[in-house]
Amino acid sequence: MAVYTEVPDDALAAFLEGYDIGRPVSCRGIAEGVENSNFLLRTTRATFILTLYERRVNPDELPWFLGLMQYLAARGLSCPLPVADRQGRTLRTLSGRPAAITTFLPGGWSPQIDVDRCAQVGAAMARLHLLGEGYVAERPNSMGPRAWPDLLDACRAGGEAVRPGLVREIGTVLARVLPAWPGVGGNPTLPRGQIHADLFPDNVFFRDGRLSGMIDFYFACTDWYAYDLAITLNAWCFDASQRFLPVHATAMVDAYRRVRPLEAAEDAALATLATGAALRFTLTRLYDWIHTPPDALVTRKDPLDYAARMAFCASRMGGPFLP
Ligand SMILES: Nc1ncnc2c1ncn2[C@@H]1O[C@H](COP(=O)(O)OP(=O)(O)O)[C@@H](O)[C@H]1O
Ligand SMILES: N[C@@H](CCOP(=O)(O)O)C(=O)O
Repeated sequence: MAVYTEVPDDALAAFLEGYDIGRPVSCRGIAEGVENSNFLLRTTRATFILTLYERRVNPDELPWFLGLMQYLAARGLSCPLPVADRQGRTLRTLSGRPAAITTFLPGGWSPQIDVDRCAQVGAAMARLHLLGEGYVAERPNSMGPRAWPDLLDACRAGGEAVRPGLVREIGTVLARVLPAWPGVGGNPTLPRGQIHADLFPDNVFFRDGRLSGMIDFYFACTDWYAYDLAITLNAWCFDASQRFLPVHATAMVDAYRRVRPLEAAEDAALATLATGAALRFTLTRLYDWIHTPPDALVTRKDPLDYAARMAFCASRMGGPFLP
């Protein structure tokens, strides 16, 4: 469960007076998510999501995230739309935390991952990339390659207890990935723009088997489009035993290509990008595994699942990622 900050009823009522969205009927913490405190807020008018920003979100960057969601929603992407208060502000403060209200997206995430859903996610991601093109403000990827060495250092002491040899294994992959990264040294750069960067199954909603929207844009950033594809391939195209699912992956990439064709350099970089993507989530999961207090109201995610994916992706470096 991810509710880090409680919201007393009187504070909520005072907060909502600043909006024209009706009076509160109920507000309950949502038992999913990792990063922020989320509440399902019902008012006399409609249902909303109330988010209090915690942990990895830099408050100074919140206008960028909220602006991106507004921009994409206005262009037809099904994503949460930040709700403005009576003074036109989408970012407020509640219980001492930065807070925002967004529209509620119907549907729900699907634990069932099949080839068709992978294809739908690939197409939707490509649409997101194209729709984001006019949003010119850039946000560097705070979880990109420059962040990885420090994250690894912060995991050195506790990482060995998670699995002996894990820290060394991550360090070896890191040493291969960093010099191979697009744009580093003489490596070609790739097409770039606004990416979601966390398009995991729990951030994609389906309704009657059709993709109905995507949520959780708080890792979104300006980076290689193909890196988003790599993150999403890793998140969707492995089974519970961490075996790669080539048919799922091919369906996702083919559907992506039909909306936004990939350049040859993007295809060539995919294995490196997938290795970096798996490394990034291995590191953040390992960091959280080590540093989250045992009584925290959050379900930690297993870093070893991602370490296995990282090893697979690294074995593909230097060659094609897809069969
Ligand atoms: N706009 C939304 N519409 C419907 N449900 C939402 C919305 N935003 C968040 N949720 C619900 O809250 C949960 C956690 O949201 P998420 O943004 O993934 O949290 P976190 O940033 O903490 O990881 C989601 O799994 C979903 O159930
Ligand atoms: N998707 C990341 C963790 C971030 O959590 P989310 O609930 O915001 O998607 C992971 O699986 O490690």
